[in-house]
Amino acid sequence: MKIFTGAQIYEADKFTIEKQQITSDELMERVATQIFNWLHLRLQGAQPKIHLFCGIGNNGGDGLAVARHLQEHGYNIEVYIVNYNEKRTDEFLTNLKRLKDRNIWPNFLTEDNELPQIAKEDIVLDAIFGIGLNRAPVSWVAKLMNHINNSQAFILAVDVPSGLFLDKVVTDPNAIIHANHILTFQSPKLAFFLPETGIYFNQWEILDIGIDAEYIAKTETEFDLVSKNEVLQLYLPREKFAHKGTYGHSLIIGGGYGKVGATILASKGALNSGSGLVSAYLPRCGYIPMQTAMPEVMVQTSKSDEHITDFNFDIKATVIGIGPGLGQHKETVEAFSKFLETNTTPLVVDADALNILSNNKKLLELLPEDSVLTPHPKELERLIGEWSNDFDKLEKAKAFSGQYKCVLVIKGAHTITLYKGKGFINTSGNPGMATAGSGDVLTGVITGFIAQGYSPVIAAVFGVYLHGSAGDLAVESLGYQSLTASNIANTIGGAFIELFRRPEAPQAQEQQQA
Ligand SMILES: NC(=O)C1=CN([C@@H]2O[C@H](COP(=O)(O)OP(=O)(O)OC[C@H]3O[C@@H](n4cnc5c(N)ncnc54)[C@H](O)[C@@H]3O)[C@@H](O)[C@H]2O)[C@@H](O)CC1
Ligand SMILES: [K+]
Repeated sequence: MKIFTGAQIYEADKFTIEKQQITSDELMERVATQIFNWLHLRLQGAQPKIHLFCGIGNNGGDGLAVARHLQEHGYNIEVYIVNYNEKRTDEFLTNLKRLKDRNIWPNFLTEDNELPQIAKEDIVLDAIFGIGLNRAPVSWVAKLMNHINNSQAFILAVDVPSGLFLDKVVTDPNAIIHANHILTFQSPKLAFFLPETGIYFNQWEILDIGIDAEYIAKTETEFDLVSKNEVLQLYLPREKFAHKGTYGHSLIIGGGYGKVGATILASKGALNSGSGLVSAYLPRCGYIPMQTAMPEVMVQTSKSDEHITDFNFDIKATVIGIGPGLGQHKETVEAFSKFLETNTTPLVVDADALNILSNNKKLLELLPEDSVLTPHPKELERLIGEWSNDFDKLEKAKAFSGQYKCVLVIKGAHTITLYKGKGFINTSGNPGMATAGSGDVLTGVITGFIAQGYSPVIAAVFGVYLHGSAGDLAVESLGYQSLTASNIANTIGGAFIELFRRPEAPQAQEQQQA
C-alpha cells in the first residue's frame, strides 16, 4: 500500500474533486459519514458523552460534520471549537453554519477558558489539527491537549493525532494528543511507523474516502507499506518437476567459540524458508554442534578451533549469509577482508560482519552490488553515523544504500527495507521478537529467499514479512516473554501456510440455525 506525503494527499484530494466533479465540501461529507458510521456501529445507540474538539481548518470541519450526524442520530454530544487561529477554512465555516442551523452551539475555546470536564467513561473526537499542522501548537492548546490526554477517556483521532507532523518529529511532547485509535484517510502516514513518532497512538485504521483510483495507481511514493496482500504478489510458486538444485544453495558463514548457535539459527532460517541446499562454514568447534542440531546442513570448517581464520571452503553457493556469531578477531577481520576482494557471490551481511565493515568503510566498496545489509539500530549507527531524528535517519540510510548500491534493512518494530531511494515498511511482527537470535533467523530467511531466485530486494521485503509473521503465529501459543528465535524459525512453515489461508466464508443463515 502506498504511503503518500502531505503534499500528495492534498494533490489527491484536488484531483478527486476535479475528476469526480464533486465539491471539497462533498468530500468532507464522505469523510464525516464514514467516521460517523464507524462510531455508530460500535456505539449502537449507547449514550456516552462524546466531546468533539474541532480546530478551525478542514480537520475541524470534519469534526463539525461528524457532530451533525451524531446529533441527528440522538447522541449526547458537546462540541468545542479550539480557536487557535483566525484563518478558518470555507468547509469549516459551512459546517459550523449547518450546526448552528440545527441549534447546536459549540463552545469557543480560547486561552482564557476553563478546561472542560471530561469523564473517563466519555469519548473524545480529536479534530483539532490534521495534516495541515506546520508548527508546534501554542501553549494554551498544548495545555488543552494535555488535559484531554489525562482524562483517560477513549480518544478517537480524525486523520492523525493532533500535534503529529507528517515529516518531522514532535518537538514538544506535551503538545500532542495520545490517541487510542486513529481513523486516517485513504493512506497510512509515514510518521505512524517510526519509533519517535509512532508512540502517540495504539491503533490506526484506514477509511476509504474514494480518492480517485487513477491518482493512486499513477503516483509514485517514496514509501510503501508491506502487508500480506503485497507479499502474496511476490511469491514464486514451486514447480512440479523441481529438485533441490532448483532452489539454490545457501551458505551460512559465522560462528565462534560460544556462538555457534547463531549459525544454527541462521541455517534453520535458510532451510525453513525454502533454500534447496544449506551449507555452513564455521570454526572447528562448530562442527559437531551444527551436524547434531541440523542433519540437513552440510558443514565445512576453517582451520582454527575457535574463530574463522580463513575462507578456504569448497562450496559453490548461490548466496552467502555472513556474520551471525562471527566475532571480530583480528584474523577473522583479515580473512574476511581478503575474501571480499575476490568474492562475487551475492551476500547477506549481518552482525559482526557489519561491524567489521563499519570499522573499515573501504571494505564497503568491495561488496557485490545489491548485497543485503541487515543492521539493528546500533549497527546502523556504526554504519551511517549518528542521526538527529528518525526522518534524518531515513535520509542518511537512503544515501548510504545509494552510495554502496545495497539493500539496507533497518531492523525495528516496523523494519524498513531501503533500496534505490524507495522504502518498504513491514507490518508483521511483535515485541516478543526482540529476543536473542531473532536477527540470525532473519539473516537465514533472506539468504534462503535469494537462493531460491528472489531478487535481493524482494528477498529482503518478503523475508522480513515472513519472519515477522512467523513470530506473530508463534506468539499466539507462547506469549511475548517465552517466544524464542528457535520458535520463530520453526514457525516459518506455518507463516507460509498463513499467507494462503483465506478468511473463512460466512456461514449461510439456515446452516447456523440447523
Ligand atoms: N478536501 C479536503 O481538503 C479534505 C480535507 N480533509 C481534512 O483536512 C485536514 C487538513 O486540513 P487543513 O489543511 O485545513 O489543515 P488542518 O485542519 O490540519 O490545520 C488547520 C490550519 O491551521 C494552521 N496551522 C498549522 N499549524 C498551526 C499551529 N501550530 N497553530 C495554529 N495554526 C496552525 C494551518 O494554516 C492549517 O492549514 C486533513 O487532515 C483531513 O482531516 C478531509 O476532510 C478530506 C478532504
Ligand atoms: K486530528
